[in-house]
Amino acid sequence: MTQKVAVLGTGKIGEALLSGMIRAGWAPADLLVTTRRAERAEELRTRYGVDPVSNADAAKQADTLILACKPQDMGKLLDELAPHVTADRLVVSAAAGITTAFIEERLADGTPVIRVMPNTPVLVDEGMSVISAGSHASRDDLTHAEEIFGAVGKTLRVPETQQDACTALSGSGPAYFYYLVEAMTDAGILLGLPRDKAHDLIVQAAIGAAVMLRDSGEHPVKLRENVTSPAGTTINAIRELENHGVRAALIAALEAARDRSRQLASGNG
Ligand SMILES: NC(=O)C1=CN([C@@H]2O[C@H](COP(=O)(O)OP(=O)(O)OC[C@H]3O[C@@H](n4cnc5c(N)ncnc54)[C@H](OP(=O)(O)O)[C@@H]3O)[C@@H](O)[C@H]2O)C=CC1
Ligand SMILES: O=C(O)[C@@H]1CCC=N1
Repeated sequence: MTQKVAVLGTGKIGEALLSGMIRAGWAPADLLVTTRRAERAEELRTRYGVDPVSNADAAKQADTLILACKPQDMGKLLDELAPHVTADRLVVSAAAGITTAFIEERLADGTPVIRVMPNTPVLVDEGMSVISAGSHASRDDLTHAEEIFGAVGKTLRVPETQQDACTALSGSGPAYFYYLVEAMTDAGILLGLPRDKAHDLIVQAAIGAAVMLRDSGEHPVKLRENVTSPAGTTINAIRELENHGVRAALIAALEAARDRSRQLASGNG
């Protein structure tokens, strides 16, 4: 039997996931989207050939409902969905902070709910999606969620208690790397390089470093040591990073992101 999947709240992450599912072979006819604004719905129809529907129709027609609105909009979306979601649907939430219990409380008894934290590299099939089951989700439900998110990158199952930490690490993670690239490009400007060249150099260094981190099997400390020659250039830079407390800043930054994810659990912002 064909399984229909609906993305409810198809903004940045919803569209990234939708495009990945289509790249992975899902037929647009089996995919439904919902949006708040009509012009956004038309944009998605033109771009992907998918059917925009109302939230109520998505709940009636799709077997799997992926909730991808902002955490602050989740209460309202669930109020709209509740009368139409039967317990044979699988509900998957990609919203930061929102717990499976928050969703279960607002839907029919026994509705299976899964919480997922993806990240924007799903756009290039290099996503990281962290998955936790709610109290009614079965092994098959988890496998189904992994099929969907596994089509656009890696997946990892964690206990839900670790979701806020994972949100801070991998959900928000790409933003930290973009921030570093931005800052290092500025450094290139200070050192007298044209912006486009500085950008290209840093991006390629980032790609090379990322592939080595993934494929070499070496610990990051060892990889960094291999770059750091005695009395060389790199150690001078590292000393400045340590002097400026960059490691402590990163630890504090991720702790702040984790804390914000916890705050969002109320759905009130
Ligand atoms: N961006 C990211 O990197 C990641 C985001 N997330 C999570 O994904 C969720 C969405 O984030 P993001 O894509 O960045 O945000 P966006 O604002 O881009 O997308 C949210 C979308 O939901 C729509 N929406 C809101 N309420 C409703 C409703 N009642 N019915 C239908 N559509 C609705 C909005 O419509 P409109 O545009 O008309 O307001 C908007 O298009 C958040 O919960 C976030 O925590 C998770 C991982 C990574
Ligand atoms: O910033 C946010 O709240 C979302 C969740 C993880 C990444 N972006």
